[in-house]
Amino acid sequence: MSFLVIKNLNITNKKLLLLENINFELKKGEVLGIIGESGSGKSLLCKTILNLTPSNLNAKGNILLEKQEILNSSCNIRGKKIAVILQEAINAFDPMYKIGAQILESLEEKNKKKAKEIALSWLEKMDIKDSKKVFESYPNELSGGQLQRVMIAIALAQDTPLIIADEPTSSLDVITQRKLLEIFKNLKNKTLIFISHDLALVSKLANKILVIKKGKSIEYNQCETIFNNPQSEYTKHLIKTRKELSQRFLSCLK
Ligand SMILES: Nc1ncnc2c1ncn2[C@@H]1O[C@H](COP(=O)(O)OP(=O)(O)OP(=O)(O)O)[C@@H](O)[C@H]1O
Repeated sequence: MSFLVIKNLNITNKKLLLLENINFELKKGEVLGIIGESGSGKSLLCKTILNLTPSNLNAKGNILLEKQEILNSSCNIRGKKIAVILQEAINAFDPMYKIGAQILESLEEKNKKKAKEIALSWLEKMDIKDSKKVFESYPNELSGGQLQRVMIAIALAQDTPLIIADEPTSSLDVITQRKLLEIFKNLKNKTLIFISHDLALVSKLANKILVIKKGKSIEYNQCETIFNNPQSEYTKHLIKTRKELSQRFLSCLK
């Protein structure tokens, strides 16, 4: 049974089509990799699934999560059904509040002691060395990479059935990237949408791949097919040009 279904999704800005006829289906536990050049619409697609479509844009089509329509709906899914990891972690935190308070606020667990234990344990799994000190810090006291790891820890601690990770490794060093890859690979029964320009990483994680170019779905298939037998010229070009850039990361995984 499909866990998430995206059907005929179109996003327009006045008359300009930013996303055109996007379709995909994911079962529980499947990982979708979304690839495409900068500006192709990957983040916009994720924002729309999260019910965060910018107010100047118009989204039409269907987004069914466990058969429930969530597109343009008022249901509160973030942090409950869907956790999110964004590329610009600093924008996700309120500079006025300590990291710990913001983590506890985002968790469903209302027993504060238990919630803190869960949060600290995920911070430690994300290699935050002095997790208790980080818990008491303000966002501006942490580096970009630390904030990114905190954001990932929050998403994992939320324990939602769906995680959307938009360039989650952009501020991470290679060792932490590898750790995150292992954590994601070991997630049981969770569905993951993973956006990355790092095709080596995508190929290690995804079951299915959606290739987007200028808002259009160019190719959607099983991961092996996309990487071993791509059909479109654009996918071939993307894989060829990214392969060299990814070589360094691949050699670290060996
Ligand atoms: N609120 C908005 N109003 C108008 N256009 C927008 C808005 N948000 C995004 N766009 C446009 O939609 C297109 C897709 O943007 P998006 O951020 O989804 O790209 P992306 O594929 O995630 O790029 P990157 O890989 O650089 O993160 C871009 O042309 C962008 O300018």
